[in-house]
Amino acid sequence: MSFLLDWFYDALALIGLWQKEAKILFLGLDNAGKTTLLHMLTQDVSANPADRKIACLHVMAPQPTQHPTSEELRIGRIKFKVFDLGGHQIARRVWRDYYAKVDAVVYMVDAADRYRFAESRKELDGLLSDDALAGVPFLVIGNKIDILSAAPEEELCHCLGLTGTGKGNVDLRGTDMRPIEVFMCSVVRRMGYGDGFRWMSQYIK
Ligand SMILES: Nc1nc2c(ncn2[C@@H]2O[C@H](COP(=O)(O)OP(=O)(O)OP(=O)(O)O)[C@@H](O)[C@H]2O)c(=O)[nH]1
Ligand SMILES: [Mg+2]
Repeated sequence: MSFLLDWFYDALALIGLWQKEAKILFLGLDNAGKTTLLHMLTQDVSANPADRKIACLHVMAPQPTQHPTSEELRIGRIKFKVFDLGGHQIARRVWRDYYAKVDAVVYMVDAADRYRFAESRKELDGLLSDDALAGVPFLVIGNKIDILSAAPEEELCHCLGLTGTGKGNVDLRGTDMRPIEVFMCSVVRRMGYGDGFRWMSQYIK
């Protein structure tokens, strides 16, 4: 079935329809799961299903990201160039260098690490108030819900000071509201992030 979809999107791309290109930043504190998500997405959208490595179905433990990396992937009709930036204190200093022409930000939070919610909120507030990112859609991912003690969506939203923008059911056209929404997920269980990316895709012009 998925090869039919691939063929369909390839055909549309060939005739120049339905093709968008987007620059996406993966931001968030260290240990949130950004690199793990990027690996999963790379596997999920691999053009040839035979290339999907069984190894990636297992829980991966990547090293903390020291240097920004980027990957190109395609989800539906959108080609993404994703930049995975390290989340530890020193790595955060280079986030600003990547703000130019960003189409969306994926901001990841470890939902099981309540001790760091305040720190995560501070960084998120900094991004949301940065003029260079004004109006840019934010997909906030509450990751690691496979951990029993992880905060539920309402608690995470409260701690991050977010109220959401209607999960795509609210028409934001003609308003000055920035699309921002929280989606809970478990990257290692491949749960939840697909809905988040579908939500985000509709706001990429
Ligand atoms: N339980 C659980 N662990 C996860 C999940 N996603 C990622 N992890 C783990 O969280 C740890 C950090 O993941 P990374 O992807 O390296 O985090 P990062 O956000 O890229 O961190 P930096 O590169 O330091 O900014 C790793 O041990 C992952 O295996 C998840 O959905 N559930
Ligand atoms: Mg990383």
